[in-house]
Amino acid sequence: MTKQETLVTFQGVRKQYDDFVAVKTLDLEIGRGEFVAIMGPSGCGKTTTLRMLAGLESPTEGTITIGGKVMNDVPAHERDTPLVWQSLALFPFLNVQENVEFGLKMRGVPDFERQPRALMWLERMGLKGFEKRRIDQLSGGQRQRVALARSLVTEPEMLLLDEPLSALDAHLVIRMQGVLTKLQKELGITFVYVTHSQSEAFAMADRVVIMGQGEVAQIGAPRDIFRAPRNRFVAEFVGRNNIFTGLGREGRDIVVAADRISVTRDKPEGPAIKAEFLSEEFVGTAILCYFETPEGEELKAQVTEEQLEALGAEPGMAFWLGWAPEAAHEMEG
Ligand SMILES: Nc1ncnc2c1ncn2[C@@H]1O[C@H](COP(=O)(O)OP(=O)(O)OP(=O)(O)O)[C@@H](O)[C@H]1O
Repeated sequence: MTKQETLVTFQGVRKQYDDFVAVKTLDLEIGRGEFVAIMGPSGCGKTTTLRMLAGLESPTEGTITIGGKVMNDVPAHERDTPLVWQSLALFPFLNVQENVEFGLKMRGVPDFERQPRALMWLERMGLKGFEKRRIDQLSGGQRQRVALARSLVTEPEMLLLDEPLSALDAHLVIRMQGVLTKLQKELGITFVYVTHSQSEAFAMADRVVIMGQGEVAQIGAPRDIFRAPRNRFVAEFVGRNNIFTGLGREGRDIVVAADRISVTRDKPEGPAIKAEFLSEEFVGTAILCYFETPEGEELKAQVTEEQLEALGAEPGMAFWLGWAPEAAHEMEG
């Protein structure tokens, strides 16, 4: 990645609600124009982090800066950081166009300027012809695009998104992912995107922040996190990884991605483990096969349809699961 100008910094940020610590210590820099996804299991502090960035919560300790300015106590309405979230919060008593114009109206943009800007954004979001519709006459995907148009019409330098696609059907999610990534690249706006979905984060973001229980577990490009998870928590959360306890140097745990595992009837050269075939699952064009070691550990290998056919795998059959030493990544903890 080319060196970017820093837009946001979290320095030693902690958020406590009474005696409950929602975010322990957060150190994070976000570059201008970057698409960062914050991902982690329910309750790990993702939304709290985003709300602090939006000015809806202030940190208990530490400093948040945007564009070099300390923002800790700057309220949401004095920030240029609109938040789009799952429940959308479109106004049911306003039509589509009025919803999009709302943010401009609040900023005192005159009527004659508001209208063309709102129409331009509605067109850009593929909503031309829907201007006068009521919100309850729109589909979920259309509402989501109205919400985006409403946030983008003020041309913010950063957009915060909290699980914006979680209420949509699976096929719409994929389409909206495309809309969002394209938009983000075209506009060059910084996106900070909170999700619990690994596929969403990895498909869209330049960098992913994985949080676990109020702390950052790992920050990196999707590919790096997938291939080189720092610890067991990340490896398990990211999925399609095999964790081999104690097989690394000095008894460290190693991780090998499912698509780096070879499945054979005969023992291969190099590291391998014997396991019983359990079941298979189609994942797009590949097949994910599940195995179990005699110790009861579940292992996964990704194969092609042809490979699976050639193996003739039936539940209960034993196979060798092997990997090239360079496919193994040693974890820290
Ligand atoms: N206002 C509050 N008062 C007390 N505790 C809170 C408050 N807001 C959040 N929490 C707690 O802080 C923790 C982190 O919450 P947060 O909403 O940031 O999690 P999350 O990672 O976004 O989870 P989810 O994916 O379920 O939305 C949770 O345990 C939550 O119960």
